Amino acid sequence: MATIAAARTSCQIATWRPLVRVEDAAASSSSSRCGCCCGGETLVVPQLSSLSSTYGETKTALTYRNAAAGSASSSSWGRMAYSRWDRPGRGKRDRSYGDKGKRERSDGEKNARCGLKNFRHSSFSSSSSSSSFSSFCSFSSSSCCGPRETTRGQGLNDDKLKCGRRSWIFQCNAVPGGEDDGNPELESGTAPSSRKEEDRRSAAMAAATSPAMAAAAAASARAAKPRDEYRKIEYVYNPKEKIDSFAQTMSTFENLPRSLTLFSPCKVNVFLRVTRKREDGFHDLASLFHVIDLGDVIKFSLSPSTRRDSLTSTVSGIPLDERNLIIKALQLYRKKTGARQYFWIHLDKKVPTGAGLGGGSGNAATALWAANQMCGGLASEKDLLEWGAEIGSDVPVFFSHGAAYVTGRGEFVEDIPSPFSQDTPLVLLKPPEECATAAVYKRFNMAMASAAADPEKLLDKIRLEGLSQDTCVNDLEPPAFQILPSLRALKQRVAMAGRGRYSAVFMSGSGSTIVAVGDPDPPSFIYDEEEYADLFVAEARFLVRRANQWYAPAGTGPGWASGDAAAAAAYEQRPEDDGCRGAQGWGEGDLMDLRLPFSYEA
Ligand SMILES: C[C@](O)(CO)[C@H](O)COP(=O)(O)OP(=O)(O)OC[C@H]1O[C@@H](n2ccc(N)nc2=O)[C@H](O)[C@@H]1O
Ligand SMILES: Nc1ncnc2c1ncn2[C@@H]1O[C@H](COP(=O)(O)OP(=O)(O)OP(=O)(O)O)[C@@H](O)[C@H]1O
Repeated sequence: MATIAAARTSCQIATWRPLVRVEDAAASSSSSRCGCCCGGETLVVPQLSSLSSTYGETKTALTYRNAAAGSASSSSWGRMAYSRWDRPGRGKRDRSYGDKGKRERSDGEKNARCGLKNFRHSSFSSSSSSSSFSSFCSFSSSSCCGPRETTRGQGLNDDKLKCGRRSWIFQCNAVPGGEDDGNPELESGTAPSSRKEEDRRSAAMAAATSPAMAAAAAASARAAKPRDEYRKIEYVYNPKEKIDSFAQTMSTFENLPRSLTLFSPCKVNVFLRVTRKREDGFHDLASLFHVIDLGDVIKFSLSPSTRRDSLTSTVSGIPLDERNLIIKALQLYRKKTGARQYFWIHLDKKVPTGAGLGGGSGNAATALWAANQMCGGLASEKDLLEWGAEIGSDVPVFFSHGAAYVTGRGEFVEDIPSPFSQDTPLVLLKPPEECATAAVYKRFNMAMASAAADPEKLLDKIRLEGLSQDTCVNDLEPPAFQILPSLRALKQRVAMAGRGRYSAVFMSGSGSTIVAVGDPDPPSFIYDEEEYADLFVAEARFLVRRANQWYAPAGTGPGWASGDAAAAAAYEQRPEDDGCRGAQGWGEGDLMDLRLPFSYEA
């Protein structure tokens, strides 16, 4: 049975029509003899008719956005469709996709055989390299000879397109139903003449977040190019496959979020043993990691860009370009999955950098998770964990469920039940000075390692007896304290002053954060002494996540705790909400720009 798909139909940004359900293709499809010269059989696909009849028109427009531009189905589409732009009076610009397209290009004379010589159009295309749409289609269920227009027919021919085969002509009109005030991106007469032009119009689309702006953008697009200069036509050789894939696309992606706001936690290393220096310069570790509920908030939104992600942040001092671990993660996700979706990202930074808390690594892991959510789950969590190791040693651990015994460089993550109560209070103290991870490792030598502390025994002891000072061993403390002697003093003073209050005081990762466990408040000298006036002080708790959900800080209620969509919705409703829609925000009035899971590159 063909997949049942919900599709939105619309032709205008400002006045979206309601959803239309495209019903089972296979059950009701029928075939009829083609009335054209070749007498071939033409498949009539009823759901297209029903779509049409919904509006009492022979043409109905569908435009759709797919969050995961670039998913696996792209290749099959590429093989099925051939398209190009012709510019009347200015020569032709052909684009073919896949082998089939190439073969078809020079095959014009076959048109005569299937009667397509009477099919007139001056130009046609699927979306080609359009950045923000893939198809804007009028369906005509007339016959394989297509809509009632005539064509010079170049590019139409393929064995499969002969009328004797079950073939389908799928006409894409830029202006659905001939209406005039459509989406500027989709109007006829606005074929992308260059990438620059496309980008300009993508920007116009992106800017068109209100009906008024949309109308202005449409007017500007109309002014920029004469109308009816172009038509877009797409040929689909296997209608059932096409409809099914379309239906599948819609089914899969209708529930995907267009924006997602996620909590991006950090971690502490409850103990950290360095077991060996490796040939590649890295060090093997054996460490009990635990995710904690100090974290950043990152908002991811689908971007119409086909070239880059855009990152903004509440703090200065971290790179916002390709050096940022969020951008690295999104690039890696696209590379691994073939997805072509780009993002707008806003990072609300709370975790200090250079703190040994893996804040940047947590951001990277969160970005991988978000991309996967917004692109239709193309990767498993195991994939994400493995890919995370390519970004940084601390990234994989965030794909545990919160507590993990980690070995190797950080890539072997043994997910373990948290040995701690989630109510255990922690206080984090970080001086303004950062500890550069590479510098700390560089200064480390094996003579500094606490050889007596077998990591597995440490883990067992913690599991049996809970945290104690003697189990919180960190082999990176000596080199970090060499680099930052005041850190040693801080740790000692906290341990002394907190005797009886804290069950353990230790440095996390490569520093410079000192963690005290057992009380949410720092010792009073931290507040009393001028020396510590600039200290970062934060209360935290151990944090775990549920299966198939991302981390949500404890105490934030069912919003964060019940999953990404609800979390995002809760976050969206904050007073300082910037007006963007939350996850799954497919509300009326949304810009309906549903992209297919692929995009064509010129
Ligand atoms: C100190 C820890 O935070 C403990 O969790 C991590 O080991 C550091 O992880 P990270 O910040 O993700 O570090 P990466 O970005 O992978 O590496 C930064 C640099 O630290 C050194 N490095 C890092 C990890 C490791 N296991 N051995 C190392 O020697 C390498 O010189 C590397 O070039
Ligand atoms: N998204 C990001 N957030 C924070 N820092 C980032 C990010 N992307 C890149 N960086 C760079 O990475 C450096 C280390 O940042 P991070 O917060 O991961 O430090 P850390 O706490 O020492 O991490 P780790 O415990 O993994 O060593 C920063 O100085 C910053 O320049």
